[in-house]
Amino acid sequence: MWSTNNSVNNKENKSNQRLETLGMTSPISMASPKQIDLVRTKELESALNKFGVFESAHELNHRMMVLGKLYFLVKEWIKSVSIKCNLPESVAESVGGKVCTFGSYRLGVHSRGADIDALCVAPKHVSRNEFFESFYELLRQQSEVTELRAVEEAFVPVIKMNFDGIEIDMLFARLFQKEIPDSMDLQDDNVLKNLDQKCVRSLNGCRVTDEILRLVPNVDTFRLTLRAIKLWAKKHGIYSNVLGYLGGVSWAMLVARTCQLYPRAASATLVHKFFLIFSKWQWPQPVLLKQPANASLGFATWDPRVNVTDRYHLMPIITPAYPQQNSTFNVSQSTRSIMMSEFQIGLQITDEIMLGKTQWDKLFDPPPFFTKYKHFIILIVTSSSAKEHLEWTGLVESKLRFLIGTLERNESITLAHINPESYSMPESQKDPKTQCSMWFIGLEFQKINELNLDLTQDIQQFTENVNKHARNIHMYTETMQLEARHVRRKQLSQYLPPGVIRKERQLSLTTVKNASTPDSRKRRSTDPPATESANKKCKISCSEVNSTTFDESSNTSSLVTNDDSSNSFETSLSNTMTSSTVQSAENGPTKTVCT
Ligand SMILES: Nc1ncnc2c1ncn2[C@@H]1O[C@H](COP(=O)(O)OP(=O)(O)OP(=O)(O)O)[C@@H](O)[C@H]1O
Ligand SMILES: [Mg+2]
Ligand SMILES: [Mg+2]
Repeated sequence: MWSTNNSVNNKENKSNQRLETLGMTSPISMASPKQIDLVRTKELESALNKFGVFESAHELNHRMMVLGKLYFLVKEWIKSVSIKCNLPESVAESVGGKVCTFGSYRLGVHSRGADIDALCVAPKHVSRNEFFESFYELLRQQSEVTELRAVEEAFVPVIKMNFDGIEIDMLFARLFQKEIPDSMDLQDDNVLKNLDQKCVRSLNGCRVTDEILRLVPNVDTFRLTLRAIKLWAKKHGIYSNVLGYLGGVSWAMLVARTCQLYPRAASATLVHKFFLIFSKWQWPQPVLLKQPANASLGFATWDPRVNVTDRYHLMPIITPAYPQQNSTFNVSQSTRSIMMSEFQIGLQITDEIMLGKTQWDKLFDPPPFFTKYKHFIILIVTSSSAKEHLEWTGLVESKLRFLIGTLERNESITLAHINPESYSMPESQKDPKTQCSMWFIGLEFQKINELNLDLTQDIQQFTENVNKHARNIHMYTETMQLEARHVRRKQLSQYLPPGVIRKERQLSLTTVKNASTPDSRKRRSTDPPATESANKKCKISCSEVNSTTFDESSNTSSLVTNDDSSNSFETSLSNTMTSSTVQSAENGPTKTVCT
């Protein structure tokens, strides 16, 4: 009897030890879920189900089939390149090569319609040029492949395509090895030896994803929690790395950190604790999933002690695989303040949910955007064909954060809020031969009596820069246009489907914090024409300028669950990092950095 108990205890101790060593600190609470937490988790699961978050078995099988075909194509291509390199056929047969997935599909949290991120790993005689030439050509010949485009000059070069209905982002890395067996372990830092930066960056996605999965105490609860947070972030318009919010991997790391701090908690509790932790996080304290390692291979890592630019990152969330990077370098003052407010609101809602006062659906209601601001800049992107439009909108989107940066630097503007959702210009409003999309930026101004603001030059500068870049990469055609208009809230109805603003208004009457229904932002093209002429000069004059701000009232949440009240959050937070204070020569004020 004693020995049985003892062995059970030993097992438990071992598992506790494993849990305790995951992350930079010991957990805040080791409490197991109570019955009510399991009930709330079931409710969460069925709420997510309603939003089509989970794919059916049929859809999952289709993805497997697509990946199988890609794998086959990669093998064939590597063989043919090997023969071109004068390797004997028998050797060409055995050099291998593999396709690894990463991103949300690999994490097991992809929703319907999400892309598959894949990496093609090739032996050393297969060059990157071959990938962008002969492999691209092979893909072009496949009847299932549409929307094929190579983004060779990107920070992480990629071939994008739609393969039989599934979006694919395909990266390339060649290792310094003659053969790539299927069993090759990419987690070993030594695979990075002798590789160029582009290969290291491309390998990073797989290495980071696998490391995240290794660093969470319970993969299933991590997945369900992350699905909930991803849906919430999308519905609340704060899911986009390129626009300065957070992308999939950053959300995954925030959820993983929460899981480390509450290793046994159920997903419902973890969603609640997520908001609790990150509404109080002392940015720019970095979020780390483990002590950064230095494999001494000479690759640049995120380290504010060494790199001055890293000291200016506002919301560092550091990837866990060497060479560790900040995944959120696009975050700006505006996007961070928008996200922080959303964390606060998320906390209030999940407080209510956990108390049974409201349902999970409320967490996924989009907040008001069009009724929140009085002034907007609309960016109108036009081109002449669907193919051109895909490239042109992609380029404009990748540059939009620079316009937000310029607006932020304007002393009269306190907030420039970019809505990541782009809307189609109403059919009746545009030349039927053109494709036309719009992005909306909500503006908040200093509280002053009179405001005369001329943004014409800033916007002109932005459009010129985007056009110049398009010319430099040989994308530009005469039919690609980019225009900015300043509109007041009352003019929005000329650009948006009538339902959008009406729904926001109706819902804001019933609740202060959530003001539109989940489908209110869908694109429609049955809108009335915009009758007023465009405000080509972006001059804003007004006498009453400011609009609503978020309610930042304090919450009543408890950070520590029942059994573990001795481990206070403050202790945990200060333990999360050993921090030191350094003086930044550039701007004077002190900054807290990772040591
Ligand atoms: N800013 C970044 N920093 C580091 N890695 C990144 C960054 N953006 C993308 N990646 C890598 O590329 C992967 C795929 O990116 P992607 O934008 O497809 O997001 P995702 O996590 O797959 O979520 P989604 O479901 O939106 O596709 C990420 O999981 C990550 O490994
Ligand atoms: Mg993805
Ligand atoms: Mg992707």
